[in-house]
Amino acid sequence: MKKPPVVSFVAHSGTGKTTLLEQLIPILKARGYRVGAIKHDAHRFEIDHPGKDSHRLTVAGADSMLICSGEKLALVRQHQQAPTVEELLAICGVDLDIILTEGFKQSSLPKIELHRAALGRELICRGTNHDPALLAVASDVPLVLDVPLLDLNNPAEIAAFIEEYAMQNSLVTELAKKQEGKQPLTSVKQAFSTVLEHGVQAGVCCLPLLDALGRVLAEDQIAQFDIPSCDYSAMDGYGFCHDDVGQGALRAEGFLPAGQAGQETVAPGTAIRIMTGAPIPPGCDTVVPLENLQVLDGLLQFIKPFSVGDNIRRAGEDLQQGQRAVTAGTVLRFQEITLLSAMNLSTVPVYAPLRVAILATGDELLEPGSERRPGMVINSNSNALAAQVREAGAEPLLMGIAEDQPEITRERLRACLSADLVLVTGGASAGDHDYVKPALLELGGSMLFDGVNIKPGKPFGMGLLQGKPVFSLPGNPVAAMVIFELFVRPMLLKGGGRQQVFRPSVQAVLTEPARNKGARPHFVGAVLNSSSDGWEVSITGSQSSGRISSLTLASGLALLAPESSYQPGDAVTVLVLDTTVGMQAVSPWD
Ligand SMILES: Nc1nc2c(c(=O)[nH]1)N[C@H]1C(S)=C(S)[C@@H](COP(=O)(O)OP(=O)(O)OC[C@H]3O[C@@H](n4cnc5c(N)ncnc54)[C@H](O)[C@@H]3O)O[C@H]1N2
Ligand code: MOO
Repeated sequence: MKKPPVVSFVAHSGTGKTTLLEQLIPILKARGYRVGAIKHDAHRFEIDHPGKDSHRLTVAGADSMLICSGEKLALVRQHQQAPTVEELLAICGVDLDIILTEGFKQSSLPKIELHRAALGRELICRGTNHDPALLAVASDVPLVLDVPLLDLNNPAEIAAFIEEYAMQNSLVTELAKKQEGKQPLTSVKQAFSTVLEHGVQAGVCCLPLLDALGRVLAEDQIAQFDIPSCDYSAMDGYGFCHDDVGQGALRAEGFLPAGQAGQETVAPGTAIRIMTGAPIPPGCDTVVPLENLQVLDGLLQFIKPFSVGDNIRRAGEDLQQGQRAVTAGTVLRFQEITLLSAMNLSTVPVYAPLRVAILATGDELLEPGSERRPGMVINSNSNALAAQVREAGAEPLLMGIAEDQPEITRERLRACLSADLVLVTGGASAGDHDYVKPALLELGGSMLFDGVNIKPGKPFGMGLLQGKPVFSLPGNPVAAMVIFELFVRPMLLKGGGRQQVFRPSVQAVLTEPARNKGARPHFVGAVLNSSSDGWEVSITGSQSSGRISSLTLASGLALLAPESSYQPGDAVTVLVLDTTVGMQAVSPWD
């Protein structure tokens, strides 16, 4: 049966819970929702009035008395022990879109706490206590909180918050159906475009030029002046006007070193001794190097022929004023650092690295370097993902290991929200301890997709929590790394300002038979080799998604189509992980 989302209103008495609920219910009803209400009463209440037939049946000792008309029904059930919240929800929650409850402070129900400053009381769910199920606080004064703050006197705003929460949480039911195998898996293409659509954009910071090496330029850099800024001599030699040659020997007169702007004109019939890098003075249009002439009795004698304009480097031959020197999105290499320096810049705007929280989940996990214990598994995923994050130019924040408990998972997930986006591994599938996606929903987040038609990594899901992307990656190490490569990496590169977000891919010919019996596209670890006929590829042995070596040995990921058999010589697409593959590092001097 469909379980409607529940929001419980908690507050100290006198805050006005019932009055607010009275205002919220008609607003939600007007928006077309079927609304349930459950009130917790700490005292004895009476609802069945003496004299009525129903009361006579109750007094006669009926354990349950249900009265029903064409419009409504009422159940009066006697009990020794109060039912649990879950039982109450099950009784109330038939055919409803949302249930609002009043009270149940101690329960794990998602809550909105009401706070009225005039009562002078502390919050119930924050301060001394920290209730992880708190969704928001509605108050009549500003408060600094880790959850949204709503206006206690604005029922429309509170209703809108509940509506959003209810819409997101109808996914709980979809999640359950999916786990029963009733929902189709999201296609790789659809999942990819959802990931890119919800990616986060990095901020911009200014860094000293050298620190910007390897970072992504955030704004086009335009030359503010010509480089070089004037014509200058490319040789140590003599400069003169070419038209004067042949009118009698040129007389050596004057000296112009680099670093001095030539103010004086080179007089007709004379040549100035000029050094490499010195600006060409007026009256000079040609430079002949020292070794190509002789100076005898102060007169020049040329040894080799020359042409007008020889050995003069022109203003703006590198960059002209107004020209775009480096484009935004460029990863700065030493070449760009050099050009930007020549442009007289000392700092440049680059994208600040996106901060990526990485949380591993699982009772069986131990951090690398721990004393080993039977049945325990070393947490390799956190470092794997951190390395991949760093390689994508972002900053990993290692958030440790969360034990398999719903409250702990929620709490640790919430702590991850200090980052720009969150990667969680493990607990993504259908197991009894798979709490990640439910935790996201219980914290008020929403799932964008859950389960992708891909191998490895079928349980991969993505959600939003407080507007931040949360990736639920499978626990199997290979699945986690492959999903990062295919989905998270391009998103990080795009958010980090890169123009190219994909790995290169090649068509390669298989050197061995291969098969994908399953119905999902399978990405397998592949070894690429270049041959005279093009690329060849073999597969890195067993592709169990727990076998890390299948990727350690790989220089690429080959795609095997669903339900396909391949023979040696058949071509497959291979994503190139190691871009040096097929290149030979040899001495250029041999
Ligand atoms: N009944 C079903 N069972 C499973 C399904 C399914 O559809 N129905 N999917 C399988 C697939 S595919 C995968 S992948 C895994 C993913 O499961 P979880 O994401 O819930 O991961 P866990 O169960 O927590 O762990 C799986 C495996 O990986 C090891 N692990 C977990 N975290 C780490 C880590 N940080 N470092 C190293 N190794 C880790 C863990 O010990 C398990 O061996 O589910 C299948 N099951
Ligand atoms: O596809 Mo799972 O991702 O088998 O390991």
